[in-house]
Amino acid sequence: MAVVVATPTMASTKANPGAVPSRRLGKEELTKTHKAHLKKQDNSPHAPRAVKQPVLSDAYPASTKSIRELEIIPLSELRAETHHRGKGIIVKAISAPFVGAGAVSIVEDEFGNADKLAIYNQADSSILSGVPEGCVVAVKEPYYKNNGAEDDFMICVDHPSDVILLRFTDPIIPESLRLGPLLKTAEDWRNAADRAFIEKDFPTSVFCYSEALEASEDAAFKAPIHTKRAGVNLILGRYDAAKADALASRTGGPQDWKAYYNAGRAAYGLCSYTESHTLLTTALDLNPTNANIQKEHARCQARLREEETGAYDFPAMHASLGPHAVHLDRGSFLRNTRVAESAHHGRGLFAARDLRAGDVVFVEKATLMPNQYEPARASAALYALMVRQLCDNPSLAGHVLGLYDGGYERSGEEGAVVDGVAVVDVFLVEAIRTKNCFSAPRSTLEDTRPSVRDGRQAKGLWVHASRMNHNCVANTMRSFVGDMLISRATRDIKEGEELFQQYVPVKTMVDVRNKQFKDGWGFECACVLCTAENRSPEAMLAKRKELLAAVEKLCSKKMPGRELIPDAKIRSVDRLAKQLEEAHEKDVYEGLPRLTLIYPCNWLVAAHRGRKNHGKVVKYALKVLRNFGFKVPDESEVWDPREIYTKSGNATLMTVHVVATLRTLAEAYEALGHKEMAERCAEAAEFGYVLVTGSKNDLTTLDK
Ligand SMILES: C[S@@+](CC[C@H](N)C(=O)[O-])C[C@H]1O[C@@H](n2cnc3c(N)ncnc32)[C@H](O)[C@@H]1O
Repeated sequence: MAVVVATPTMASTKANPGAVPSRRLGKEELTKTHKAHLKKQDNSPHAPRAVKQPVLSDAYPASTKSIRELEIIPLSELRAETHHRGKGIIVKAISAPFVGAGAVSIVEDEFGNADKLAIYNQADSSILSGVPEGCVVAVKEPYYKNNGAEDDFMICVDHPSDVILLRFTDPIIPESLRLGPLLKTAEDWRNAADRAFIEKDFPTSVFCYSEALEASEDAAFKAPIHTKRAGVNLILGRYDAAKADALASRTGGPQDWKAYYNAGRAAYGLCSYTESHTLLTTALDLNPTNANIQKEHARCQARLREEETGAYDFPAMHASLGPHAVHLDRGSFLRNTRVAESAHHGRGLFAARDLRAGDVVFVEKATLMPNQYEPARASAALYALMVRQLCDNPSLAGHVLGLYDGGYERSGEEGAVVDGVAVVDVFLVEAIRTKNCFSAPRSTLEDTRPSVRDGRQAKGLWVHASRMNHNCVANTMRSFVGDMLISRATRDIKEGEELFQQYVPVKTMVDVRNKQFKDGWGFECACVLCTAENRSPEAMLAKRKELLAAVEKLCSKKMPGRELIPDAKIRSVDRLAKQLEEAHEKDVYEGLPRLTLIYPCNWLVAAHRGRKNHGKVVKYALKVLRNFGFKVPDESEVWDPREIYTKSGNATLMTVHVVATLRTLAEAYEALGHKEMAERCAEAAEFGYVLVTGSKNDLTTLDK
């Protein structure tokens, strides 16, 4: 589904909040305008579907009551800009839906009052994503919103669980709205469902199969309908329902292999591979020669092996990526880690065994990640997917709703099933999204190519990785292959140590980066680097800012290429770099990164490289490594660059620039005739590239 972001409509100033409007549009006017809108509707199946992303400051809770507990009121009693707590409405759609950011229908109550009903955040898999004319719905605790003009109002439903499609025979439907069942017999309903299936109208097919099941008491009639509904639910990705249907279709006979097979596929869709394996094994016992079961069974075993061993064929994973292939069929390897209370905040992730620098910490398949890499659409697409999955697969709620929500006030009923649907609070979903999602390039490896740094990133949710707290000098590093997140240790880690990641590449200045953390995640970082830098007086910070700005101005914020940089300019930058170095107090920065010095030193490396001054390249490249927090010797000492990951202490900052610097060092040592040093640096660069990209890859990618 293509997604565009809709701007939330603003509350009007014209309505008298809390009052029953003195004038509102009548049925005829509403219907006429609606018909005009319907004519303009883009009905092409690939028309981009807008998403109304919630604004957290407008948050209100989802209804947790059953419609049967609420006082049913007529439309004429709705009050402007009011959440009608304790109340509900029951209305019939008297128009086709206009589908935009939501689905708007003209509805009528039992007294003949008409109004507009806008339903947002329904998944395409739900019949409520466009209520068919004639259907009767209940809206729980509705909000009545003014649309700008004095007499223009709309019932606005943000939480998907606040609206319920009522079965035609539901006794709660008032007499005058009741048509009686449109189709009389269970067979009629089944036939209608079959027809809807053939027309690929899967939500309607599920609805009609459900009516057929309700209309029959005959187990022999019902079993194949459960099988059919399981099949449709599998297509819709409603795996919880598909599994329940598949298991309900069992008759106790040898044909039950199909029930276990479908249930196994549904469990696979939920990434519950152990359960899927058990179900598929039963299917295979009942039908050992069936090739489809054998194939699914083998696939499931492969996932379990990945979960168990963490052995992945990374080159094959990279090779399988394509514009429409970003969701990789792989299991998650999480056993090196465990979730526990953190001294920093809430829960965190901890090492479950000793890890060496470079080891895989964990590999996690995205819980949810849309294939949407357009920056302007990525957030809305993830939000929409989260809502859809929580509605369609309530068993996911346990994982997703357990995540940190930034202090959102919960009712405690989110995820509970009321009136047959899971309570989904869209503001809570958005709060969780903002605090826990990651940006992911389609491939971090590809992203290290200078030629393809285009900023295209999807947003996704990896619930295990989300448990990790932030640290500017983190001991792990993440990378992506499609929707797989690979976390590797940047240094040796002891069992029981808390694992940290950088939430975003850290900004150079301590105050700037902490403002970013505060605004985005509501915390101030207390890592060794931030703690130390916060001890440095403000005047020194100001001095460092001033000097860095002077270097950036002198160099126009660019890096030298292969061109010859004039001596005078190099001397000027060198002078400023020295002053900047002096502006880093020894007692503050001992053993810590000096982020302000990285740009000037990198610039000097490039400038001297252009002049083929290899000795100077070595000198400044060592400084770059030092400024990333790595332990490097004085120029003259013999050292082993391969040990920088294991012997540099606990405050190193790993990035692709470290890899690039090690390569440049290797090249300079080679030119100076220091073969062994060149080899060691090249090896250290290769090792670093594994941390950065997640797997062993050819370093020449960095040149392309
Ligand atoms: C994705 S959650 C991390 C897991 C979280 N600790 C939990 O209990 O689920 C992100 C939130 O953790 C907190 N957090 C992360 N790193 C932190 C740190 N270094 N210091 C304090 N709070 C931190 C912030 O409140 C942030 O919004």
